[in-house]
Amino acid sequence: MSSVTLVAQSKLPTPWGIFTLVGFEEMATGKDHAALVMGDVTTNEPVLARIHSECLTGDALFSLRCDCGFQLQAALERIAKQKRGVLLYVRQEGRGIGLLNKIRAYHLQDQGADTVDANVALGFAADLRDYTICADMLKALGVNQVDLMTNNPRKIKSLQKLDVQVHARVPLQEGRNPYNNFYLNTKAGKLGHMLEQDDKEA
Ligand SMILES: Nc1nc2c(ncn2[C@@H]2O[C@H](COP(=O)(O)OP(=O)(O)OP(=O)(O)O)[C@@H](O)[C@H]2O)c(=O)[nH]1
Ligand SMILES: [Zn+2]
Repeated sequence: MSSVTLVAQSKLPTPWGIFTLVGFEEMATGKDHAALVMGDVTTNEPVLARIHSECLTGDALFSLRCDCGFQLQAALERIAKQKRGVLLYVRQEGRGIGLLNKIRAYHLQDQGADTVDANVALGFAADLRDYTICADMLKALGVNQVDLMTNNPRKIKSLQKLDVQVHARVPLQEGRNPYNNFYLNTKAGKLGHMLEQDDKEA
């Protein structure tokens, strides 16, 4: 049985083009999740796809602490350019620990901890995300295989375990700046993200 139900859909005009906005409900939690779809994603050619974990601070509040907002915009731009693709906007704020714990983690990072140590100090694993709902959302949208925009090899492995066919990885390196440089280097060093390292830690 699917872990999500497709509830409603509408048009969503953006600066880069008109997407279809698809709303899902997660059965186990009642949480809502969204997908932005452009073009026919049900054919057999790989679909350019982004699985984006919610980051209120980066996506909506212009934070420079991370790269999320930049990745979100770049992914939508790239999909619109190809006139075909899907972005899942998954409500897994803070890699699954939620907004308030992410702010607690940021407070520890303000005092010198890195993003992984801060999670651990709060009693969480570095990354709590489970991608089952993503696999089910892709299935509900009729997507057969994806070209996945990500730098995170664990995301690809988790999806493959859930029978999502990842045809290729498309790098998505966006928005490095003095405030997220250390964070991005930590992701590369401790979480295995495939990011070009930058020695100039601000
Ligand atoms: N706990 C915690 N979560 C963070 C922090 N910075 C960003 N996030 C969350 O991390 C999630 C994004 O994950 P990332 O590790 O940046 O990237 P990814 O999705 O694993 O990999 P990409 O596909 O390459 O972007 C979002 O849910 C953000 O809210 C942080 O310092 N601590
Ligand atoms: Zn972020």
